[in-house]
Amino acid sequence: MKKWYNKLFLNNIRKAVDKYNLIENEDNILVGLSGGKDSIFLIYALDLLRKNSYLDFNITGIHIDIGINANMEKVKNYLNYINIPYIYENINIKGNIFKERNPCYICSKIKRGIIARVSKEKGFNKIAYGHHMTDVVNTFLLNIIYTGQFHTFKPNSYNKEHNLYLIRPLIYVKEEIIKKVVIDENLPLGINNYCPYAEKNKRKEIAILIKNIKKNYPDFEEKTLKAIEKSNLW
Ligand SMILES: Nc1ncnc2c1ncn2[C@@H]1O[C@H](COP(=O)(O)OP(=O)(O)OP(=O)(O)O)[C@@H](O)[C@H]1O
Repeated sequence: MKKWYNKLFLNNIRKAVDKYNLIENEDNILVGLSGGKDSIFLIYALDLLRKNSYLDFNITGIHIDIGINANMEKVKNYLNYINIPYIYENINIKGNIFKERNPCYICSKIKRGIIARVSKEKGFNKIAYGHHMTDVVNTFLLNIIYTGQFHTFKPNSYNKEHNLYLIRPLIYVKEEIIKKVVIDENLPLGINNYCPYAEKNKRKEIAILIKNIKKNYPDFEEKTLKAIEKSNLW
């Protein structure tokens, strides 16, 4: 591992892990892999973390194929190369989902449900998602603007129904750092063949808003995250 990675992102992951008690020894963690940059970075970073800390835990990747990301071959081979097990589940819902009023919401709900089912069946106690600092801020603003609510996802949330913890180790890592490391380390991406909503959804709209705010206020994400932590949201 490059030494400066500690400062660039690994210490921020350690901070989240310690502060929100995300990972303990002997945890069996299922990592959701979409084929995108954030989740491949997450599994890469968790592997680095366990090799460079006192923590001893298991990680396995899972991809839910909804009929959109057809090509996960490179991701699968990479996981094999770094000795991380890979689970693939195919549920072709593409045809039906686009008829829904809110397809992104339904799609992510279905995927989360399947990941929870697989976790239970295979004995995982935690599920890790690749949400990062920019996602925390995006969800926070999205809720204010669209629903008038003070809300964003939590770094560590317990799902009572399935007796599972949902963890987000990247909450202190900014998207721009992830983009850089994915390129520098040549981490593999699944080819996203066709999602008509990938470029045209509310999240994308808020992402543009954040980008514009950052032109004048470069530490907008850090400040917003700080405000969230000072409130009673987490
Ligand atoms: N098809 C999938 N199979 C398994 N896990 C998924 C899938 N899609 C999303 N996830 C998990 O849910 C997280 C959030 O999903 P979202 O669609 O918002 O991804 P994203 O912000 O585009 O991140 P990424 O760059 O990893 O795609 C991902 O980081 C990943 O951990």
